Amino acid sequence: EKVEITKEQKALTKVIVEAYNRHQIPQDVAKKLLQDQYSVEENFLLLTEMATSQVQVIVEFTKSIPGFLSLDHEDQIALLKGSAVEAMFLRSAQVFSKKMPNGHNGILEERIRKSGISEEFITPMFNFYKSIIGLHMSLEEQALLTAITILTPDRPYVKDHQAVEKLQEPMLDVLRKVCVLQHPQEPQYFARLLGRLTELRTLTHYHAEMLTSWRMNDHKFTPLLCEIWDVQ
Ligand SMILES: CC(C)c1onc(-c2c(Cl)cccc2Cl)c1COc1ccc2cc(-c3cccc(C(=O)O)c3)sc2c1
Repeated sequence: EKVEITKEQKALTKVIVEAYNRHQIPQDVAKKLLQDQYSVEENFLLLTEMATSQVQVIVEFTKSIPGFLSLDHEDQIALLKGSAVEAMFLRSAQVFSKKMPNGHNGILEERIRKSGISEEFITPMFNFYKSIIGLHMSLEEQALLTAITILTPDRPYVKDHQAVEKLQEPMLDVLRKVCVLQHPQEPQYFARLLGRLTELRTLTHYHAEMLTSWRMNDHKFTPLLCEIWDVQ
């Protein structure tokens, strides 16, 4: 059947894509990845700085999602805490798939592989990255999928599930249509995208264990990361 994106859906997509483009890690922060120390300690510190900057970016992006600031304030916090790691996996995956002009992706991979993360987490992490790269997502799909991940109603401590569903559903509807229009040869593309969200949940579980093992080796995080990840 002919898939039509309505005027409202076009407007919603425009708002989400503009917010996604507007909020990015500042270039001077991203450029730090290129400095030439590659010790485990140095990599951990750099990745901590990247993650801290990325959380700030995600908070600003989330505040631009129509309706988000009208949600219950405690639910706003619960959604951000529950989705931050997944949004950062999506974002760092785009860095790999975008083949950053200044060669970040090779360097970023090397720093992640040598930052004190045990092999049991590195394997699923890079399998996820490979699967995202293989999807060749458009900017609209990346932005909408990030908003959909943040607006997941069944995060821990969310009280008003319905209010979050009401924001997430229109995003899912327009993402489904965007997928059909941008990947006409792949009718299952939308389903594959949603499958990535399921994989993201398992990565969040691994990430909690990564944090524990870093802390056991007395690694310090920034106040913002401690707050969003309930550590220290
Ligand atoms: C505290 C720290 C050690 C940590 O703990 N877990 C993770 C993590 C790891 Cl390993 C993997 C996935 C998710 C998490 Cl959360 C991290 C590092 O997380 C990040 C998070 C976001 C970004 C964005 C980047 C990036 C680079 C260049 C350009 C851009 C750009 O957007 O232009 C972005 S790097 C980067 C590193």
